[in-house]
Amino acid sequence: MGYFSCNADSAIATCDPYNWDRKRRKNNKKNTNPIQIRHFTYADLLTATNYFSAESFLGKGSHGTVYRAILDGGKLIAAVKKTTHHHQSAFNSCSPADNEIEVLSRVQHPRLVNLIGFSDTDSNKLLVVEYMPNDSLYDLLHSTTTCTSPPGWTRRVRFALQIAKAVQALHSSNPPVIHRDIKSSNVLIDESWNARLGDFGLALRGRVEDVRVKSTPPAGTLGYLDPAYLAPADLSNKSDVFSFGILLLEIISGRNAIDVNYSPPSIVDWAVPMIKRGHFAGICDHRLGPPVDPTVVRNLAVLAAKCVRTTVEKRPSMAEVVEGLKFVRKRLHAPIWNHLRRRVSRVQESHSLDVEEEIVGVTKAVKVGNRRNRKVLNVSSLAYGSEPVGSVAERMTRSKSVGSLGRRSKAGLAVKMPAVVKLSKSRSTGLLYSPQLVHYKGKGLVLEIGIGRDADSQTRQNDGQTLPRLFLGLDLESEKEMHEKTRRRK
Ligand SMILES: Nc1ncnc2c1ncn2[C@@H]1O[C@H](COP(=O)(O)OP(=O)(O)OP(=O)(O)O)[C@@H](O)[C@H]1O
Repeated sequence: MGYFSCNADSAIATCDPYNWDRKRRKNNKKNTNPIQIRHFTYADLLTATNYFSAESFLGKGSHGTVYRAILDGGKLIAAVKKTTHHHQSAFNSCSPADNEIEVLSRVQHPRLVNLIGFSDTDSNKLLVVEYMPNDSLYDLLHSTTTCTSPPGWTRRVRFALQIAKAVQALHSSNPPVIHRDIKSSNVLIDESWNARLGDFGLALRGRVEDVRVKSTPPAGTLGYLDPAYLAPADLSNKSDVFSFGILLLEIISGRNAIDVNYSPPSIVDWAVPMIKRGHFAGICDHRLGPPVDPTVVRNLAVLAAKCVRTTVEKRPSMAEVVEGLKFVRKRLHAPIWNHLRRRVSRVQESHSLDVEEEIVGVTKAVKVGNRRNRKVLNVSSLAYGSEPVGSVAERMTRSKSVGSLGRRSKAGLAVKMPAVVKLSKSRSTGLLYSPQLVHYKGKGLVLEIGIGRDADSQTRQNDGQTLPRLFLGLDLESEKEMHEKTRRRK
């Protein structure tokens, strides 16, 4: 590429095809701050890595070896990637190292393994990137050493969201960057235990209609590679979404993308049928205890299944994936609601699950509320974090009447209101839209929620025990009477 012979910034600017177009260059200059990329001499890096000693060795990838480097008199610890040969293809004049420099010198983000600088010699191209001291996500998920326990659900959701944000940042940069090699071994963990996306050797910067993007042959890692990406023209952001979906399935299950110890060995063929059947426990990492809130796994699994859909157009964008994961994170951090939801989801398990509908993205309109307030809830817009339409938990989540429960009863359930809840019609119609009763059996209490008057007995039989019964009801009839009385009084 010929840009190593002069100053890094101007050289990269010259070789970037985006700078060949004057109009674009003008616009780009307005929007971006130049990223300061340092140029190191080979001697600097030799000293910094103690002559690429075994003690500095961090790992080996398909394009070279990585060493730990101590720079700036000990003030900066970095990782030096040493590529042993200029791996160039007939289609792409860039080696992976050139490519990584080209992409990372234009995109920086806190969730990426950012470029610090580079150095080149006749035989070696050296990349200096941020040092990640806590291994890769692959190591964390698949490590067999007993001293490290696998990450818990909170950490897994956090990692998934951080990676999703990194990919979203790439897709929304100008011009967009498609990573093409999203996988757990390319996710490194920094000193604050944040996930960072690295290895931009295969990344493509440009729009899908650009000649360079259109003429670059498909590439990626088997098991993560989008099956719809068969020719250069098939490339889109959604190929990254597919790979992210595989990574998400790996995060949930703790199994490899391709693993012959499982039947079927492909994670998609193994997980998606179970997700469609609503058998979420089947895909959970068996080394972890049951998740705090089973709906967390359900939402993660449905989101992953959407990302790996065969039809490219039906896959969500990375921005939607980020929103979905933020929703899951919220559920993880809602302790009181989780308590109730956990109980309700047990009831829900007895209902047939229709997750298939959610995954194939059938758009089903559910009309809620009166004519003026009618909300049309689109199943696909509820997608992340929603329960299957009509499921008990969905109704519970939306129920403001349950949300008004405040204090804790002896039975450990928050209770503050009389047995029949008076709600104004406009608030309630969108909440409980089925007269069907929702039952909850707590330790010392049976809670029933439904529409109608409470004319039932105040106890319930549960496993041979007589338990006090609490009925939270939306009594539309008494509501009507009340309105009538007020009107007459006026
Ligand atoms: N910035 C870094 N900080 C610390 N260790 C790193 C860093 N980058 C890479 N490593 C280590 O070096 C190993 C090799 O990394 P590299 O990116 O070259 O290959 P890979 O991603 O493992 O495989 P492939 O090249 O096939 O994608 C990694 O597994 C990791 O352990």
